[in-house]
Amino acid sequence: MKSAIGQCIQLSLFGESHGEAIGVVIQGLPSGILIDQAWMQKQMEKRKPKGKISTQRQEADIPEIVSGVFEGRTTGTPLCILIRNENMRSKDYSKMRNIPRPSHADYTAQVKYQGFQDYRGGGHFSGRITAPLVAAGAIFLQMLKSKGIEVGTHVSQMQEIMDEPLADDEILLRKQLLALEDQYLACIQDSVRDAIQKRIEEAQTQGDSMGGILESAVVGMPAGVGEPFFDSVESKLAHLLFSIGAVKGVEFGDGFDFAAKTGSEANDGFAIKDGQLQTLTNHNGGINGGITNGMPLRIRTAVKPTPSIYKPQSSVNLKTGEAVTLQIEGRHDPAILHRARVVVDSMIALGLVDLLTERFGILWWKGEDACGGD
Ligand SMILES: Cc1cc2nc3c(=O)[nH]c(=O)nc-3n(C[C@H](O)[C@H](O)[C@H](O)COP(=O)(O)O)c2cc1C
Ligand SMILES: C=C(O[C@@H]1CC(C(=O)O)=C[C@@H](OP(=O)(O)O)[C@H]1O)C(=O)O
Repeated sequence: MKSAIGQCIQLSLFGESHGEAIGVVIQGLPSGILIDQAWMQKQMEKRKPKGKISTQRQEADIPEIVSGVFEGRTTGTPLCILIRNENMRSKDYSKMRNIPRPSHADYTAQVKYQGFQDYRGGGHFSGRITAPLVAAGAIFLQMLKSKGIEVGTHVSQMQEIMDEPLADDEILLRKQLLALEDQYLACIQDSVRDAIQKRIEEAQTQGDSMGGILESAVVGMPAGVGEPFFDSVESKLAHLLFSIGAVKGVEFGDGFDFAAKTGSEANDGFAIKDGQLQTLTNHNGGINGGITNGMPLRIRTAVKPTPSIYKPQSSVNLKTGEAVTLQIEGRHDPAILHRARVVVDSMIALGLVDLLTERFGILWWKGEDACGGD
């Protein structure tokens, strides 16, 4: 199993939803990076389940940094973060050992690991495994912030309910990202947030679930970053985003909407603004030829409805081959989007920190604040 990724900055994930702990090991980090554990915890809060729109499984989700940080700064050696599992209810899964939940990873994991996988709570395929990604992401996001680069995501669509899109104008975009920062169900428009909240609550009452689209932007990325062919910015970020459970679509700039456009509608003309080369529009989402062009990155991520729903579903007993009407019990998210948005930010940040390190070298991160011990 290869739960690992990255070129300059390498990250590997471990753990299962109902095991003792889950966690992450990060290698290749520069030394001297200030770790703000209070901010890391704030990021964790955004992924934590809250209210009727989330699973009822409550975990403390306190990241324990067990190596790689000394006197508050990275040492440059492998950094390991551990998060304990404490609120498991494994009996919810005992009935389902041989009956795969439709559209979860139960069947595919059973085939790949020949029945030896930890099936409880989806094991290594649980959305819970994204908790350490958020802890790690807090480090990457802070590294980006130290260079004036901001990443942010909002819930942009659920069925016909649509939020205002993120702006391409840098000043406005920075304001929007700041306003989204501390929201739980993050939307630009209050009325959209209320409508989406209501739609998820309705689905929850009916034992059903909802999906939707997350829109992300990155502002402040320098031009010239990206390693084509195969580590183009799109390839790198798509790889990371598709690794998140329930993500089924990723697009950059106008993405699939390009199908409806002509070249004259889709091209981003150049101009000099404030002494800098910029594009007049941003249909290409800040990336040309797999390399950043200095405009904001624009990314959309489609998240499917949570597979575990409470309506009767068709499944099969894998032992006997008999058809079964499956009634799922237990605690599940009626929607994933609002909790996944900070996971999306974290994955984008990892990809960009890796690419920036490849472009400018590890010493680039040594700003005045990050520099050296006493
Ligand atoms: C933050 C988060 C929370 C999730 N919560 C649940 C859940 O409560 N129940 C569930 O069945 N799936 C949940 N999922 C989705 C499953 O993890 C995902 O569908 C599964 O791993 C199969 O992967 P796939 O959908 O990409 O094929 C969650 C995913 C994320 C990222
Ligand atoms: C625990 C979390 O979410 C879990 C994600 C999940 C899944 O199948 O992905 C299934 C549920 O697990 P359990 O049945 O053990 O409660 C969710 O509660 C979390 O995200 O921290």
